[in-house]
Amino acid sequence: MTVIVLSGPIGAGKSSLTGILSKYLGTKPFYESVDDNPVLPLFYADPKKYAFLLQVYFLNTRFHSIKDALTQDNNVLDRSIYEDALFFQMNADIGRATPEEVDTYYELLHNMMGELDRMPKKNPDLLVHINVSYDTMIKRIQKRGRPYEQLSHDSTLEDYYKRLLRYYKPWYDKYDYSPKMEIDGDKYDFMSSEEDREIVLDQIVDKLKEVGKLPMDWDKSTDIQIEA
Ligand SMILES: Nc1ncnc2c1ncn2[C@@H]1O[C@H](COP(=O)(O)OP(=O)(O)OP(=O)(O)O)[C@@H](O)[C@H]1O
Ligand SMILES: Nc1nc(=O)c2ncn([C@H]3C[C@H](O)[C@@H](CO)O3)c2[nH]1
Repeated sequence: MTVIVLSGPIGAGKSSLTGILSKYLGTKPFYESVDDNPVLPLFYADPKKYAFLLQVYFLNTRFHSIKDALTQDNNVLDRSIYEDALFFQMNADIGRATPEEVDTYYELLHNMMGELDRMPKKNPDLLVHINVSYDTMIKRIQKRGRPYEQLSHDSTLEDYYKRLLRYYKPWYDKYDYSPKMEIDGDKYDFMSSEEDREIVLDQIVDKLKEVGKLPMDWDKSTDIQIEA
């Protein structure tokens, strides 16, 4: 079984690359609950009131996905559980959670991580992190067009998004649950450019070979068989 998780800020391209990668590798994609998430619009309308609820909602749905993913042979998840604390910490730091909510959240997270430890596969085999600049992030958020994420909807989002990018750098540097790699999301348009898509897929395949999850002689013409 091989588990690949994507990470990166809002609009970095995680869901898009999850789709591309899982199709390429012939594995199952697992997506974060967004369009069917009833708490997300509430959070963007009143972050202070809903930050804790949203966090618990995401943790719960993410946990479901991970459990589902572990029943499949190979899979790609569009966001890692390890980013959940990053979001909550940032929201707590800007006063959107009470100390009691912070304590409760971390206890719950710790408890759930303990459950993961008992699962057949504790950690992913590879984390693929998509780096984007603020400008790219905003362009992609606009392109995707969820109303509540737009700067025109709420000008304080500029600060929120810039802050999020600042939290991601140390988070990625510290991440050590699995091998990891970075994709340059500013440089490669893996959505519209076939050439860019191939470069990015090659980078991921090379890393999977390096960490022993694909045979060294594997190439595109071979049937895709991720090694157990
Ligand atoms: N490398 C890229 N080049 C050009 N457009 C991209 C790229 N990656 C993503 N996009 C576009 O940017 C938008 C956001 O992408 P996507 O939904 O995959 O981001 P995400 O990281 O999953 O976001 P979120 O964290 O909000 O779920 C989409 O419209 C997608 O088509
Ligand atoms: N507050 C908060 N905590 C999370 O754990 C979290 N995970 C994702 N999101 C938001 C970002 C995008 O708008 C949208 C899709 O990623 O959901 C989060 N927001």
